Amino acid sequence: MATQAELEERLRTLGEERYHHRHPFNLRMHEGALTREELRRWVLNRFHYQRHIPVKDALILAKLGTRELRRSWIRRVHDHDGSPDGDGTDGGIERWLRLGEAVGLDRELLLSGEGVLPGVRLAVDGYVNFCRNASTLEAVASSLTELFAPDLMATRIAAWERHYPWVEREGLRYFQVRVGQGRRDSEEALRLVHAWARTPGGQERALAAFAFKCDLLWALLDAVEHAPKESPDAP
Ligand SMILES: O=C(O)c1cc(C(=O)O)c2c(n1)C(=O)C(=O)c1cc(C(=O)O)[nH]c1-2
Repeated sequence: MATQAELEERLRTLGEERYHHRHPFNLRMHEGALTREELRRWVLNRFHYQRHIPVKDALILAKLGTRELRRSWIRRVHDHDGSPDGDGTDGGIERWLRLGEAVGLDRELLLSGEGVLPGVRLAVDGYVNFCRNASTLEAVASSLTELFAPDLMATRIAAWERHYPWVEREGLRYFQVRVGQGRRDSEEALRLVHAWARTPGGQERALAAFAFKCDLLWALLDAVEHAPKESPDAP
């Protein structure tokens, strides 16, 4: 069986190769090469992913066998939906709706689900159903892509500030807040995977779940990248 350090090394190597920071759409985003229409399409379609994150986390929550684990994991639902004592405006979903407004999309449009691409629906369904049906270890391991998300978000914030000055700055708040949350969440998930993957088979299943999630994020961006153009003349 691999040591914890070896398992982490394999996860990081796999992510280096397969995480969506290498996807051509993200590379074009970082170079400033996306049109307004493409950036808006990404924001609208990624909202479909965002709004399902607390759903998949609630499915994972239901699998956790102790109150300590549930008390910790439930924080992820609140991070997106807003704290239980508030009205939801302090949550990630609200910040993403503001990101939508910052790129010129009405929140009603995002909330309606109109314009979400079939491939994106399929990828998001795939993630939710994976977390519903897989073992607790695999469901938690699939969230480990977040080991890579904070660095990607830092690159994204810098790229948007530099190349897309037409986006209202307030919109970047989602990513600014998420960098810290993603670091904390991925560290927690890694600790759990190390604690639960105590056989070679368990370690392989954790790696496979992580690879599946990398592929799913890649497929989501493929759908966004190859979507039919709505208005060829748009700037
Ligand atoms: O913008 C991104 O590139 C990105 C990637 C990921 C990821 O790696 O799954 C997440 C997020 N963002 C994100 O905002 C988020 O809340 C999130 C939750 C999770 C998860 O699997 O539990 N991944 C991600």
